Amino acid sequence: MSQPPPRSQSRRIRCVVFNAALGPLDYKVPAHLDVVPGQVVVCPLGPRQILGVVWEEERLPSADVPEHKLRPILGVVPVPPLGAPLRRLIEWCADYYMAPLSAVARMALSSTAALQGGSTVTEYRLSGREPGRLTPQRAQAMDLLIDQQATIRELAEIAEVSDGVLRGMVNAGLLEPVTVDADRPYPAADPRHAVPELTPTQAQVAGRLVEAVAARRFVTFLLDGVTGSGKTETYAEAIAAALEQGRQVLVLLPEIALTQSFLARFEARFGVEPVTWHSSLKSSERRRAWRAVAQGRAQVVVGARSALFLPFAALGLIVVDEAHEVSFKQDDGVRYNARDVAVMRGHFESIPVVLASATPALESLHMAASGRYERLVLPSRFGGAGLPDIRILDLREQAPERGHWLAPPLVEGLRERLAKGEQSLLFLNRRGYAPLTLCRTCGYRFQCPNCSAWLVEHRLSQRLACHHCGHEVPTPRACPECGEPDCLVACGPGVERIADEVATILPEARVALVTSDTLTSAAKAAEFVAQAENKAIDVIVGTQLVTKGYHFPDLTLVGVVDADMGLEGGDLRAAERTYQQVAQVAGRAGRGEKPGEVLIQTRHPDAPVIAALASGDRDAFYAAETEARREAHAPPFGRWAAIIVSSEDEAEARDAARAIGGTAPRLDDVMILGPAPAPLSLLRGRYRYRLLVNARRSSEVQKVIRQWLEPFRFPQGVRVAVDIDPYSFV
Ligand SMILES: Nc1ncnc2c1ncn2[C@@H]1O[C@H](COP(=O)(O)OP(=O)(O)OP(=O)(O)O)[C@@H](O)[C@H]1O
Ligand SMILES: [Zn+2]
Repeated sequence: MSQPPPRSQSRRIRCVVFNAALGPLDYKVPAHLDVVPGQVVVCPLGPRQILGVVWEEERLPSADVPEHKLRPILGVVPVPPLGAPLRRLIEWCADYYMAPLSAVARMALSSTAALQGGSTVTEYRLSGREPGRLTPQRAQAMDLLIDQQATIRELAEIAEVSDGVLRGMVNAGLLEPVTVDADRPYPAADPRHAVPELTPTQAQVAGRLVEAVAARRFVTFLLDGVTGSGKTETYAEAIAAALEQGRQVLVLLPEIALTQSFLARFEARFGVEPVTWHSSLKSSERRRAWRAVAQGRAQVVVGARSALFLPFAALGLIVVDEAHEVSFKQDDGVRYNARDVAVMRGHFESIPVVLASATPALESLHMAASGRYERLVLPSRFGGAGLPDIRILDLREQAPERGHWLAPPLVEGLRERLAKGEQSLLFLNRRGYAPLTLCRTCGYRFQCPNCSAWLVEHRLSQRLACHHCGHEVPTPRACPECGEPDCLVACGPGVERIADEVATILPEARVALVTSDTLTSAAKAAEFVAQAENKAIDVIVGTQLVTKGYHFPDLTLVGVVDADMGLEGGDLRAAERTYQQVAQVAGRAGRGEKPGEVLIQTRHPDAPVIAALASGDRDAFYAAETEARREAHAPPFGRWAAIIVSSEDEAEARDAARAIGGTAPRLDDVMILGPAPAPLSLLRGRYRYRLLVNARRSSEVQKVIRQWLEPFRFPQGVRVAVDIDPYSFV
């Protein structure tokens, strides 16, 4: 037998192209190019060009295109190919979260600048030249651009002016160009820079983590340690071990605001700051980080959930800190849960994953109990500090003064701390001054025109704002309905109102308001931490932003203004979330030498979650909550999925939802609820209907939903979004 002729098909490739409406496309490779799976290539598409990633043909079935119809790819982008473990992760996410493969692959190529070559970037900064007379816009730019350096487009955003204004300033010599080397290396972290002496328990836990890093094997650890037990110091040993092996590390944090204090601690331990990754990086920083990650030069990356899809060259460890945080769940685009995806990435990369928390998610504890995660416990605080004393304040018995929100014992506590020079923290998870504004004369209530939600008064910025869509109006003096002046009343408290109350009760106290409205940048977050550490603040009033991560040794009193707030609304995780938030914020008290005290204001002292907080019996709470979930067939025992049907036209949304409901599959292991108007029935101008799918653990819920929705073709304006394992039930 003769050898078969060389197959020309070997020069044929299948690509995932960056257009969510298109499936994989086939191309041929011109003789002068070489490609392997994972490579980023430039593909022709009609008259245009589009980026694509070369994929294993056998993993992506697609209609066969005859050889002669194939067009050649136009080029190969000079970045390392996406590794096989990352490609498997992308496939898994697309399948599990029911998202287009290209939409997930795109998250891995999250820096356009990194792909476009060009190793220098031109940025601009103020030249220091004396301006003559300025237009108001130029004057504004001169003000807002102090100490800034970025591209024209980025500066335009910072300065809130058009690109054109800034170009004019370049021509006038007010802004000067700076050439930035986009690939300059990051300084090397030193795993032995400042090694703390661990306590015996910490050392034991760290030893287990280090062992797993050395073994290069997939294992998920649940690092379950009380607040202040030194979880960070402990997993830092595992980071050091990975660095010593020349492997990279990814640390995921739930919020950028937390990154600031983490950076400082990391630098103290490893001598340099880690590489950061989040949505507010400048494009040159993104490019630099992305390429350093892909080339293995970025040793440790600290980032928000999107960092999970970075193309690490040699990943050796993933840490998810505050792993219980709900902000790890993405609620638009590809609706993934970063905690779960981190575990999957660890699986595909064959590396350990550490989920660290003082209040683990019930799902994570369940995985540990069933032996799929390895639970490591740090049962006590570092340095002999005790856990704080927790007291319940029954607001029905100890009512605050009229028009006030802080009950007398809490006021007394604040006063005492101030006298002793200690710090206090008041927690209320509501931004702004008041959640509802109404007219005393005619009863008019301010509502968002785009959402079924009240407008929240922000007194600092003198605006009424919608917390769902961002709609804002200046706070009027008169009622827009009846025209009566000075008749508007604020109902209920937000943090701004609590800060006002503190200022009234303790006029000499230095009060810091900490919310996403005030900590708007990394610099502001750093400033807050410095002030708190230097004791330039007596009372911190904040939202969930201050509940975790911070370590202020002189903070000895924590007041929870309204523990009942999170329990309203009937969310499946309401009790768990309340427990976590209150336990976390309580964990900020008494971390130094002085003991801490926590006062929890509630109208439902008998609610199981409040009682559990008071008695400190976490296990009992989780056990009861687990049983409730089992009964409700809720996670981790059953699975939920939400199908949200929306349109700007209410009837269109309703009809589409009814049509879907009308063909709901009847299966033993899947129950379908709805359609019904979603709790937020209008959001950003779209009417929303919801169907909930509750399925047994074992059912293939994605497959059921896929087959169910497959036949539908709706009008252009209708959107059908599927949320697997939803966290938000609005
Ligand atoms: N072995 C150690 N040597 C020196 N300092 C330590 C050690 N362990 C912990 N600490 C210090 O104790 C404090 C609390 O530790 P850390 O913040 O790591 O705790 P945590 O468990 O992450 O807390 P939380 O969950 O409340 O954020 C920190 O200031 C930390 O530097
Ligand atoms: Zn709105």
